[in-house]
Amino acid sequence: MTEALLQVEGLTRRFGGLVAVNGLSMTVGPSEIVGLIGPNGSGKTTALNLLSGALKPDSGAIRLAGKAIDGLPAHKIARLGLARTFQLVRVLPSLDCVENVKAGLAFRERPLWGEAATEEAIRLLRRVGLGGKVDHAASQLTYIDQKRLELARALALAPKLLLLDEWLAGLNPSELQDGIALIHSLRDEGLAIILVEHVMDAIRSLCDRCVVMSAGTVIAAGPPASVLADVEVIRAYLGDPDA
Ligand SMILES: Nc1ncnc2c1ncn2[C@@H]1O[C@H](COP(=O)(O)OP(=O)(O)OP(=O)(O)O)[C@@H](O)[C@H]1O
Repeated sequence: MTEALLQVEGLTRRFGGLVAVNGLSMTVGPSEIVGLIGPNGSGKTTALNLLSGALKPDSGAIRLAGKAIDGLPAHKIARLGLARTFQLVRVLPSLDCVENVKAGLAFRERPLWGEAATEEAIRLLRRVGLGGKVDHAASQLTYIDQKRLELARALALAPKLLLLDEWLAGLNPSELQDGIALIHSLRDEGLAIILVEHVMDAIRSLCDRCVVMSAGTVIAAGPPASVLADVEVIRAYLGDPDA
């Protein structure tokens, strides 16, 4: 059997007395989209922070393409092929779109500079639907375009695995359809994706599998149709369905 791209075993992180992530185990295969879902405060963002190196785990193991990455600093993990977007968009507001993406290209495993970086930045901006706005300042972009820009910056790292933290949140219905199509197309090009998301339509149409967390613990895992029908999952989201 080929090894999973990402293998997570028993990942645990405490904040004082609170166990925010409690023994999380999951895998992601190449070109697979895995939804990490659960009610507010269930530990999803903390899990992404542990995977990307923004936080260190108290215990557990993380392997990316066979290499142990738990405990490595975020920039090293990024260079090994793991990129992410943030719940609150992070772009460099005073720089234009090309410069924003070039800043990402300088940090990848094989950095690009000068003309080659400009060309690659423009290609990535076209890829995310910003081809007509390459010289716009990030601060002038609409909300969805800032999200597109942040995605282009993540893609600039040439990742194998992309973590999207509520990337589809706050989009109107037509923007949502565009966003879903864009994520689909990234997967079709070979990218594996972990999607932390509350938009159920997106989860149903994008995810091959879902891992459901509640209060730091995995309570269900499997294809979206079956986990979203699971009584324990419905109870975690809505309270007791018999109540
Ligand atoms: N830096 C921190 N210090 C203390 N507690 C924290 C910290 N970060 C997260 N927590 C707590 O850990 C728990 C999990 O939070 P987390 O943000 O991971 O949940 P989430 O599932 O991403 O929620 P949401 O869907 O609202 O973003 C929450 O109880 C939260 O208050």
